[in-house]
Amino acid sequence: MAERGVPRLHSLIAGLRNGLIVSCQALENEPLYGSGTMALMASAAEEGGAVAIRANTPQDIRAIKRKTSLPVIGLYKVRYPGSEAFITPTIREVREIREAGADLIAIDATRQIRPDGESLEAFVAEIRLRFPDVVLVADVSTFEEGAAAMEWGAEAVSTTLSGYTSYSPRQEHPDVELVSRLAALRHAPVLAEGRIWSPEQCQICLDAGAHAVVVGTAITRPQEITRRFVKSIRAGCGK
Ligand SMILES: CC(=O)N[C@H](C=O)[C@@H](O)[C@H](O)[C@H](O)COP(=O)(O)O
Repeated sequence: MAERGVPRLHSLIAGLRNGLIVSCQALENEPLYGSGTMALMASAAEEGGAVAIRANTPQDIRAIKRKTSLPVIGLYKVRYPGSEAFITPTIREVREIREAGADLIAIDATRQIRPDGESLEAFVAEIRLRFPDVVLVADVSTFEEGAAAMEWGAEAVSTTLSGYTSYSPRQEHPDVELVSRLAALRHAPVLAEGRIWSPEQCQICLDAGAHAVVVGTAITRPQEITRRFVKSIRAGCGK
């Protein structure tokens, strides 16, 4: 642990406690695509009291680090042929987002197929060898993956991919049960992430033992927020 800078790690993780992490992401096909926009989103999140930002791509991370003083959980979504894992799937993406200034790095820690058939264990070993100071967030989809991530030493585990692998339960709501089971292991901080749409759901996740909550779409994807309003109005819920 010493080589990872224990005091820095502790203050980084402690600073997230019971807080809201806002995921500011827009892919190329989304209306708000662009690093400038994501930096403005992050700035608004900071003004609103977010404790950290989760961001995709080196460009966005750089822009956000310039505009805010918040820690950034960086990731880099890249889809390699034949690979199911797409969140920071290889050492190349780890290097790039590290150089861009990510304070924590989120990786796919599921048992999905990885680029070139590399095992998760080999990938993590390479990260630790090349970048001993890196603080890793393991994005998982099941209890087994989360428990395994705690065993291999992930500094935090996030429920990001629950509902997004072929073998995890599809749900409309956040996977509170997964949060609760992983938190009960008391081995590494658990971030509740995925489909959180309300402050009440945030509280439920924190009560279930989450160290912090990550909210993306409900805050930073206005097209989806609009869609929910429209759907609700069309269903006559406004009457
Ligand atoms: C599955 C996947 O690719 N999740 C991504 C991970 O970084 C993001 O697209 C999500 O927005 C993020 O996890 C936050 O979740 P939600 O937007 O549901 O609050």
